[in-house]
Amino acid sequence: MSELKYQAGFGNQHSSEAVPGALPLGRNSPQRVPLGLYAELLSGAAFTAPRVENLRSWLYRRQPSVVVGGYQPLDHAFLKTGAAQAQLSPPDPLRWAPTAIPEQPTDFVQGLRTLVVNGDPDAHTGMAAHLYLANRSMERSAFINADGELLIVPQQGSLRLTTELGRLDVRPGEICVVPRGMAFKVAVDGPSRGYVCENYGAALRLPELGPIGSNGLANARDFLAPVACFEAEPGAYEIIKKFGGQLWRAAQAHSPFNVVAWHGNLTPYKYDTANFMTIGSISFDHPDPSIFTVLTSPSDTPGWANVDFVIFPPRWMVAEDSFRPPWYHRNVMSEFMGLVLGQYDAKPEGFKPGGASLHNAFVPHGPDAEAFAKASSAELKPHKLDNTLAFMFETRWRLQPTAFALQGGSLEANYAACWQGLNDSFPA
Ligand SMILES: O=C(O)Cc1cc(O)ccc1O
Ligand SMILES: [Fe+2]
Repeated sequence: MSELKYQAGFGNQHSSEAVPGALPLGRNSPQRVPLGLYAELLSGAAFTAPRVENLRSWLYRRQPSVVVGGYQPLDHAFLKTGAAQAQLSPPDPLRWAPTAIPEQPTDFVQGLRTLVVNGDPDAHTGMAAHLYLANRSMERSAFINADGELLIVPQQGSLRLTTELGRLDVRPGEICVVPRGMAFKVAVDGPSRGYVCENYGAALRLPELGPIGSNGLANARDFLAPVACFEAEPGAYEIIKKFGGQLWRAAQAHSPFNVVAWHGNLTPYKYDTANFMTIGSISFDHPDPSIFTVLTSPSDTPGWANVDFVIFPPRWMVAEDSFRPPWYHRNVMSEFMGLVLGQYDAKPEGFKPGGASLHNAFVPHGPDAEAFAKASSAELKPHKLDNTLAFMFETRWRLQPTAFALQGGSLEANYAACWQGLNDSFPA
């Protein structure tokens, strides 16, 4: 596949045209758009949202999105939405082994498997964590999620996303975000697995940096938006829409990827986690993991995120007289974790790439007995944690597992046993 072009910068007012002269200049909606195109506004924020949070793009397309047939419900046994469609969560730590990619033909949408959910998309609160398991590209089929924005974290296999605004290639180690309401399809290059955070709340953005200053963590210039690109082949399309916790399907006589030019700041984007500038302790103690926040979706209580996307990338550990892995803790926030590659320092053996864990509100967790023993006796010389990428979707609302999560076959029977070796060493 040819190398794609991108436009750099988080939240920029980008503009792009696939055909010279297609983009109107000086106004958004001229009486006649060049080349017979239709102007269409896609609003990802209320018109009156504050300027810094306002998200919208103008699309210039061969036919407007309203040219589509009627929608019929489409069943999906494993895709769940909001707390209402989940099960009661036991207050135990939960962990899932990697789920196998099916043998039968499965595309990205068919391969979605919801593990945990909270909130309610109609209240613009909460999130879902899904796995995707796919071995087939979406060809003449497009997906639109009206319930939430999608943060995609590939774990195995590279994806090519075709979106209304252009294409993105995303491989393990990179992530991408598709705005709520934007049509896209996913092509795979073989058996593919990864994680998806469906964010029902405020759009993801870069976290504030406070005393860190004006640089660091995920730098804005490393976020890449696509350039305009449209499909010229005639022929019908299936449009699948997630709308109110239900999939719907409609037929359309033409490709929805018919945008010849666009401008605006509501765009899909990708980010290579290798560009994340990590900050850590250069004296003592293990800092809070918020130093690894890539993107955050705030709730209406300052600091209490609807979702934080946090990564644990390769980094140096140098702290003196310190227990270097995460501390034992209980957290009002709920922590869903995945592993893209390598080992996670708190669970070096038990947590596998493609697996997942849930440490819900106030559920105690921390390094397993093996990690504790190693870290409490290791020589504290500078040590590089390398070939590793774990991540966390952290949310202020308790996450509830789905029936698939509890009964789908990947749930570990006795995850909590990994802490049973933490003996009482107090001198009697
Ligand atoms: O539970 C976890 O493994 C995630 C985590 C990592 C860390 O470095 C500190 C706290 C925390 O919750
Ligand atoms: Fe934790």
